[in-house]
Amino acid sequence: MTTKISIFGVGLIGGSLALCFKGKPGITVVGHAHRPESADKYVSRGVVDSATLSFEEAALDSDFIFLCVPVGMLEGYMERLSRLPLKKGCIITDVGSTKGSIADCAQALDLQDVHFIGGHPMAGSERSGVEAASSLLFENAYYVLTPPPGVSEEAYEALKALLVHTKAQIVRLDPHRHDEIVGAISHLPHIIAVALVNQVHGYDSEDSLYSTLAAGGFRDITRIASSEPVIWRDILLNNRSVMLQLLKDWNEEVSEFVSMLETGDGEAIEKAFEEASGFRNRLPERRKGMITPLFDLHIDVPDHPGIIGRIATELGDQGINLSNVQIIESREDVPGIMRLSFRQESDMERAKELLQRRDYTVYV
Ligand SMILES: NC(=O)c1ccc[n+]([C@@H]2O[C@H](COP(=O)([O-])OP(=O)(O)OC[C@H]3O[C@@H](n4cnc5c(N)ncnc54)[C@H](O)[C@@H]3O)[C@@H](O)[C@H]2O)c1
Ligand SMILES: O=C(O)C(=O)C[C@]1(C(=O)O)C=C[C@@H](O)C=C1
Repeated sequence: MTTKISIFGVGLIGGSLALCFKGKPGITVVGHAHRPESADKYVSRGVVDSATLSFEEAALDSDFIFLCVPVGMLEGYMERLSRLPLKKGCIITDVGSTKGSIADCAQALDLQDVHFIGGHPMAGSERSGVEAASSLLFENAYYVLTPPPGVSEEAYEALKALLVHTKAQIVRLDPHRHDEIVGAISHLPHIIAVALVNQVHGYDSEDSLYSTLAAGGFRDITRIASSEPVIWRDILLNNRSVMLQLLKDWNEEVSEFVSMLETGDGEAIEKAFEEASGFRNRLPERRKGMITPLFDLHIDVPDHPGIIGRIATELGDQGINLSNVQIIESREDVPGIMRLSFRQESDMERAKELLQRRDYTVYV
């Protein structure tokens, strides 16, 4: 029996999901397009098995429906689906960057014999469209699912089982809590990046010296300012109340810097940087397939100076490329744990063998 997966909106996220599912045993992926040239493109690029312009044809007989259109269109799609005779047991999910309003909408529609479980893969890019899709996009990323209260656990487990193909890690969350958290760690940074770029653009004079000299700092913090405007218009308007509170808090952060500078309070400036780097350095390592594929080894190491240098030299002598080294735990009375990260799995395997031969205790 074939599992039919329908993707509405085969862009960056929908296309990446399609690539994760297509070609897997017993799965057929259908893309819904709203323009004939898009339908041809999805098929010719090999992203879907077939594409259709018909909403009904895409939805009927589907086992899983993924809504991957801009957030502002999700509720309309849900209402349209709720009026169709969908396959009994069909699981509808979405990938929208906000989760509260679509969850409320699905709840109000009181769907019969089909299930809605909101979703949001915490991976993406400033690029958009099917051209930017990649089967590696979600690898090692978190993928939030926001099942409604009373959801069929069987349906939830079925969706989780399907999402194994994305190689993402599933996190279950309340939809409104999701919007508060993601507002702070994703939506606010996008506003700040755009405001900063527009501020600097305003200063850029005829000789373009501001843009010419813009180096690592400006580029690092502003990559996401190039994100798709319609996608972000919808996200920010949809998460409006959360964003307004976050921007008030942001204004307070900015005001604190204003007063530190007005009073020449160097100590407070240092403290602000120290606090920030402390929190940032403790962020869990991201092991994202498309951008930074990392394979980690952990080893117990005795706590004495020079250990990092010695291990790095041993690996280097064998031509093993090490990407990152970190001491996770180091106290006088217990051995430390060292994390070694590699870009190539083969490098990790060779390092494991070498270190085991040197009697280190190694964990993958
Ligand atoms: N970009 C990211 O980093 C990211 C990450 C996670 C989730 N999301 C969410 O994923 C969803 C899709 O975003 P994306 O980044 O893939 O965008 P995208 O622009 O790459 O893809 C959007 C898709 O929606 C379709 N679409 C746009 N307007 C349409 C219309 N009027 N009628 C029918 N179809 C239309 C497009 O054809 C395209 O297939 C959004 O809800 C977004 O919030 C985005
Ligand atoms: O990496 C990026 O470019 C992203 O913007 C990805 C990002 C994020 O803010 O982290 C953007 C929107 C999402 O809904 C999830 C992830």
